[in-house]
Formats: sequence, C-alpha cells, structure tokens
Amino acid sequence: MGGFWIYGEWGENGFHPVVYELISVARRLAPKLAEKVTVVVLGTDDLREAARELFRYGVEKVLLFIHPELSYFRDDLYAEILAAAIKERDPSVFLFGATAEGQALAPRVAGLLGLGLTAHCIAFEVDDEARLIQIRPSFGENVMAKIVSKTRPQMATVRPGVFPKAEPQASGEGEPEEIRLSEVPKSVLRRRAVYPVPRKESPLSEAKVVVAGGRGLLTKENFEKLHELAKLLSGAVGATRPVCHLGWISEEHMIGVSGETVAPRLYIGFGISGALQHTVGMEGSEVVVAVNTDPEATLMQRADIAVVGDATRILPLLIRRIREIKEGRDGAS
Ligand SMILES: Cc1cc2nc3c(=O)[nH]c(=O)nc-3n(C[C@H](O)[C@H](O)[C@H](O)COP(=O)(O)OP(=O)(O)OC[C@H]3O[C@@H](n4cnc5c(N)ncnc54)[C@H](O)[C@@H]3O)c2cc1C
Repeated sequence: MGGFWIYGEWGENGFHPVVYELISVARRLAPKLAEKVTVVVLGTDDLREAARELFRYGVEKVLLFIHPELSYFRDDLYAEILAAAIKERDPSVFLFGATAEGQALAPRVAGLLGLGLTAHCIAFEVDDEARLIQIRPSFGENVMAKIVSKTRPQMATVRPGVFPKAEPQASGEGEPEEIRLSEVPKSVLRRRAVYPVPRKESPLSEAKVVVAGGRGLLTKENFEKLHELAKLLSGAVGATRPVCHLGWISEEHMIGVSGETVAPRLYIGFGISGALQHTVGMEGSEVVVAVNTDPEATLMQRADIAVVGDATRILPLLIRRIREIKEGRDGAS
C-alpha cells in the first residue's frame, strides 16, 4: 500500500499549522483504508530534525526529499518531484492544506498526472468500498457535495482551521526516509526578495472567544457594541458577509466560505440566521450561543444555548452585566 499522504508545508517557523490538522484527519481515516499516515516533505538537510518530530504526532512515515534547490517553495519544481514520487510509490490519498502554497501546488501535481482534485474540503468520510468521500460546499455554496475521485491517489485540498490539530503523543519516534536527489528539474522561478507580511495581533482564526454579528443587529451603531463585548471577553469580533458589505465592519472579520474559519471555545452569534456559507466557517466552535428573534433560525437549532430575543437589546444588557461582574470581582480583590 502506497500510503495516506499529506503534504508537509513548512516555513520559517516550522511546519504550517494545517499540517497538524491534516495529520488528525489522516489518523482517523488512514486505518479504514489500511494505509499508513505519511507526511511528504521537500527541503534541505536543515529539515531533518523537524521532520523527525512529526512522529510524535502519530505520523507513521515521513518521506524527506532533499536537495539544495528545494530550500524554498517553487511550485513548478515541487510539483515535478511530487508527481514523480506519486508514480513511483502509488499512494491512495494525497491531501494538501488549502493555503496559498497548497493551492498553487496541488493543481499542478494533479495536472501533471491527469488526476482529479477536490478543492477546499471541510469534511471526509470513508465508504463501505474504502473510497474517500470528499465533502465541500458547492453550487453557490448552497449544498454540501460529496465527491469521489475516479483517479488514484484521491487528491484534495483542505480548508485550514476546520479540523482539530493532532496533539503530540507521549511516545512516537521514527526516522524519516531520506531521498537524496542527485538532480532536480529546472525551475523557471527565482526568489529575489522576501517581504514578510506583519502578523495581526489577535487573528480571528486563533481567538478563543468570537462574538459575531449579523443583519439582525439592524444598525452599524448596534454592531459596533460587539467590540466592547469582545474586549470584555478577550475575544475577537466576527461578522456575516452582508454586514461586511453594508460597511459595518471590514471584510477581514467575515466568517464563512468567503472569509475566515474560526474554532473558538465560545462563539456567540447575534442576529445571525446561520446560512451554510457562514456556519462552515464556525462549526468547529466548542460552545455556540445564538441570539435571535426567530427560534427556528438555523443557528438557533445548531446552538448549545439559544436565546430567543432582540439582539439589539440583549447585547448591551450582556455588556453591562459582564462589566458589573468584573467590577465586582475587581472591587473584592
Ligand atoms: C457564494 C456565496 C458565498 C457566501 N459567503 C458567505 C460567507 O463567507 N459568510 C457569510 O456569513 N455569508 C456568506 N454568504 C451569504 C450567506 O448566504 C447569508 O446570506 C448570510 O450569511 C446571512 O447573513 P445574516 O445572518 O447576517 O443575515 P440574515 O440571513 O438576513 O439573518 C438575519 C437574522 O437576524 C434575525 N433577526 C432579525 N432581527 C433581529 C433582532 N432584532 N434580534 C435578533 N435577531 C434578529 C433574523 O431572524 C435572521 O435570522 C455567501 C453567499 C453566497 C451566495
């Protein structure tokens, strides 16, 4: 069996967080396909230690392709090497994070080998015939499509932030299989300079508390109170697409297929209907609270705590109550 492959995207800070998410997917599904969880890494000798670390996360095999020309990502070069590796080793599945790098690389590999590729998956299943069912929103993001590739390996890119990250285990050691390439195909790309994008201080996708608002908050003034609540709860503000388009908040706060994926411990949605395009971006939330005048709204049905009421009134009340509690505590200490 050729393995359940994951593309081991790495950067200056080690492996990309999505790699650990893909490992958790692979650990759940690979046994059903009787395959080994395998991470494929392209780079230089410097990566050996980081590659070894992957075994602690339940990875069963690491293929480390080494050549000085692989010291930074170039999609044409990397794709050629991966395509050759697939031909030689015949994996049954190959998953990539739907990052900028994964989205550049996976289609090139699929194109070189004439393989099917499902983009931006948010769920997977294995059916009775041991086929990988790749699930993603489709048709204007209105339905969840279940896709099975006719080609092998079954290839997909996976939306970052949807799956939990694999945790390191108490045991788990191994040696990467090093493949030292004597020569590599020529790339037409050369890196001239790197301009790092400054990291936002508290990115929505990593917030432990998200307070999100939708059209039910009725006005920009009401919506802006969410910032106060977020501050009190040390959280971040999220939004639905319509309110971003209304100009109540910038688009970087949008949650859903067209925006960020969040997986906080607590998500509170004020005046949000719960359209699929929004909920695919927050369904990894641990506890969901919804406030809506309509008890039948989809988000209310999905919520752990559903509050039927006017969000424009409940939001300021909640802020006042939390502030009172906090001030009470401060006064007592
Ligand atoms: C291709 C495509 C991509 C999309 N991508 C995204 C995306 O990434 N993210 C996203 O969010 N949307 C996206 N959308 C839009 C999505 O389909 C929904 O239209 C949107 O999520 C609905 O936003 P909403 O809940 O704010 O508004 P509505 O659907 O209008 O819901 C408002 C809710 O507020 C409730 N309400 C009204 N008044 C009050 C009140 N006073 N107090 C409490 N509740 C009240 C109503 O009962 C209702 O449930 C996309 C759509 C398409 C076609």
